[in-house]
Amino acid sequence: MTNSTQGLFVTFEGIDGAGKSTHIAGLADAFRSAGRTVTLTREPGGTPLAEKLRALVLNDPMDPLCEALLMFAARRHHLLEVIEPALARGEVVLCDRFTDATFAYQGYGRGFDLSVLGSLEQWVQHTGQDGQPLRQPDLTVWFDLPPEVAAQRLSQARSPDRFEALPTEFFARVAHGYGQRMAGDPQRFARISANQPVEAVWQEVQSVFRLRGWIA
Ligand SMILES: Nc1ncnc2c1ncn2[C@@H]1O[C@H](COP(=O)(O)OP(=O)(O)O)[C@@H](O)[C@H]1O
Ligand SMILES: Cc1cn([C@H]2C[C@H](O)[C@@H](COP(=O)(O)OP(=O)(O)O)O2)c(=O)[nH]c1=O
Repeated sequence: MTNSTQGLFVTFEGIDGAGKSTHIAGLADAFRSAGRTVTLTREPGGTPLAEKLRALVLNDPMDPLCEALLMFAARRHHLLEVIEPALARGEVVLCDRFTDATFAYQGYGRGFDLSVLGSLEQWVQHTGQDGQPLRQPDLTVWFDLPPEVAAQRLSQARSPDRFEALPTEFFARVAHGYGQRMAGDPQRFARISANQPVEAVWQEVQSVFRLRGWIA
């Protein structure tokens, strides 16, 4: 089981329709059954201000720099107001998307400069005193699904926002971006083969957390 005095920061990533939302609530229940307090949250969003930025960025046309800056502005507020306090209380923070999404979508998807995103990551995720390491997730669960399959699932599920309406080639670049992020920090990532029935994906997700002794 997890050390209940220590905060745990887990993020969930993947292209739109990869299946993240389907499994996050079940994981929250599994952590609660293990005696942990869970903060469930998402990006962009997670605070009233960041949710306003989310509504703008998901609906209003803008250039990739605006997009990236708004994502990081929302993230800074969310990190300081929600994530850091929850971790300081020793809670489990389950966050639907974080900085890997900005690299995958604005960087690899839109073609925005990755080194600028790297600088923004440094600025935004520095939360403590000098010498404190950058805040990064303890684990990032990547739902890897071919873009054509995700598009098929989404077409049956909901009307698209500004990102979900983009063509399959965009999501192929985003998926490649996630692969690159994982290659750059393999210890932090767990890759899930999301192209399986829901129950098989759920088994794979649970095994990632069981292996670490975090859930029963
Ligand atoms: N393994 C699966 N097989 C088939 N459909 C799935 C699977 N997982 C999720 N779905 C469906 O695909 C759609 C997108 O899933 P969702 O969890 O909302 O994805 P995300 O949160 O990653 O965008 C939903 O309609 C969901 O019910
Ligand atoms: C966090 C983040 C999300 N996004 C995009 C990805 C998604 O298309 C969208 C919202 O993500 P998400 O909440 O996963 O959408 P949904 O709940 O509809 O599945 O924002 C970025 O482009 N950059 C980012 O940094």
